[in-house]
Amino acid sequence: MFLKLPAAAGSPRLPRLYQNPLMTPSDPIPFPLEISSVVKTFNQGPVRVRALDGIDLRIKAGEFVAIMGASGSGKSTLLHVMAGLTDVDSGSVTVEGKNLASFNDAALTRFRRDRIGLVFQAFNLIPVLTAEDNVRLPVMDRADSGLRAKALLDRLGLLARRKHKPDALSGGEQQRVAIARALIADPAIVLADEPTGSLDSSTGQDLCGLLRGLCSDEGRTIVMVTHEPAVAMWADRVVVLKDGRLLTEFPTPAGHDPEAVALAYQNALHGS
Ligand SMILES: Nc1ncnc2c1ncn2[C@@H]1O[C@H](COP(=O)(O)OP(=O)(O)OP(=O)(O)O)[C@@H](O)[C@H]1O
Repeated sequence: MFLKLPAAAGSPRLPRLYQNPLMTPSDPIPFPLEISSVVKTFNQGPVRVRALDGIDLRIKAGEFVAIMGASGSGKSTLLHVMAGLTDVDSGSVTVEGKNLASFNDAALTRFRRDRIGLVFQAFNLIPVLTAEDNVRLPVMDRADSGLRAKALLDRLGLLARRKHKPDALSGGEQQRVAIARALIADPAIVLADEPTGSLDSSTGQDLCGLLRGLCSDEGRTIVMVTHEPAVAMWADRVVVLKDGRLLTEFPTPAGHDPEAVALAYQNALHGS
């Protein structure tokens, strides 16, 4: 099953690259995500931890990138930095040509809402709201939010479940609601932090197929943090972090082969 988003009311559906009103068909942004020399440190008591230690990364429009690395290597921090959820000590984060440091808080929140879809391992749904209202929440102020939420839930096979609250939905259904919510503003970029981490492997694979479709069929740019080769295999490229640095990267081996990804990852980590 692949998503085809409903067009916003009154506007024809446009190719993904050209939906940003600041862009024209002759002026697509080739790298909607650009991270340059980013350093991020955290205080842990008396210790200062360098979570990101000089990261440079460019992600192409319509690319699906998986970020792998050992626990504590900086994967989630990097994703949060891309979303502007975490500020950086030095370096720059440019999303669709905008340096995130140039926004004030309100403008950054608006930009994130409109241009970036966020998906987390824990779903982060509001328990007292129905599936439909969870999906509508980011754009509740827009007249067509109800229609768009219904259309998205329909595409995701959840229309009949739309009046249910999260605790009446399975893990896979809850994550699909979270994805519908991430897509409600029709963002060009989707950032997912271990989106399959709370799902069984079969449901997780379905979810990966769905993310793949968002990229291949709709041209969205996706960055996904994962520990699992069987999840990373759905991406176009795997970026490997170690101790806050970009250790290496490799194109995903052809054929959706988890063992080939696991081998390439181990080779990357151990330098063979
Ligand atoms: N808010 C924070 N306060 C203090 N230290 C933090 C904070 N967030 C992250 N860190 C530290 O930064 C480093 C990188 O953390 P991060 O969560 O990005 O790693 P990760 O690769 O996503 O790990 P995991 O796979 O376990 O989720 C770790 O040493 C972590 O303890």
